[in-house]
Amino acid sequence: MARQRAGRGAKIVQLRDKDSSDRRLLEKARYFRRRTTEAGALFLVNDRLDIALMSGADGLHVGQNDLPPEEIRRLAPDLVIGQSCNTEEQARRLGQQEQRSELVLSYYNIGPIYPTGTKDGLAEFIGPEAIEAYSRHCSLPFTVMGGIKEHHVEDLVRAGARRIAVVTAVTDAEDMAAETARLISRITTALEERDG
Ligand SMILES: Cc1ncc(COP(=O)(O)OP(=O)(O)O)c(N)n1
Ligand SMILES: Cc1ncsc1CCOP(=O)(O)O
Ligand SMILES: [Mg+2]
Repeated sequence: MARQRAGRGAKIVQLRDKDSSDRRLLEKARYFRRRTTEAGALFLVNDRLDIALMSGADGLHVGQNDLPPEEIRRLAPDLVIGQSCNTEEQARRLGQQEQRSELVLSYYNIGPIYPTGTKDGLAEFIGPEAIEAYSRHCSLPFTVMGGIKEHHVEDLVRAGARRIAVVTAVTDAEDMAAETARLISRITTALEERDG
């Protein structure tokens, strides 16, 4: 039950599952689609365009070594597409594409902000200072991710974040729904204090 309510209140829910069979992943995606529709949340799939399209997801998140956003956009003109930026150079490239009106993304992610055990092979964590440095290159909305826990929220918001993405902070919590609610409340308060 707690698992089923885990993301309640979140505005965006992403299905990130590297282990399930394709058939099982599609079942999960359709379940997430139903639940996010009921909750009024946006539903994104990680990595898999086929699963995003078959499940009717709102969007797809891809990393630098995943499917190219331009090709995804060609096949899916209305899909929300997000891409990870792990270096400032990657953010700079998005800015250049934006200036040439060639940017097909809907948002990008800046991270990993702090050390994370969720993904191997990522470069060194980049710290909250990177938020200002990276985001000045590209005016699209962005998320921040990587090792983020509840007590980081104020620092991240002060550093310029509005949208905070977490994995372990919620999945490791004893009560995932309560932790989601705590995070959302802390983000909302920090944004109100920053933006009035
Ligand atoms: C919102 C968000 N930001 C970053 C990622 C990471 O994507 P990627 O770099 O492709 O790594 P994997 O998640 O595929 O391991 C994400 N999934 N979501
Ligand atoms: C996949 C990925 N990409 C950048 S950070 C990250 C993992 C975030 O997970 P957690 O919130 O558990 O550190
Ligand atoms: Mg990926």
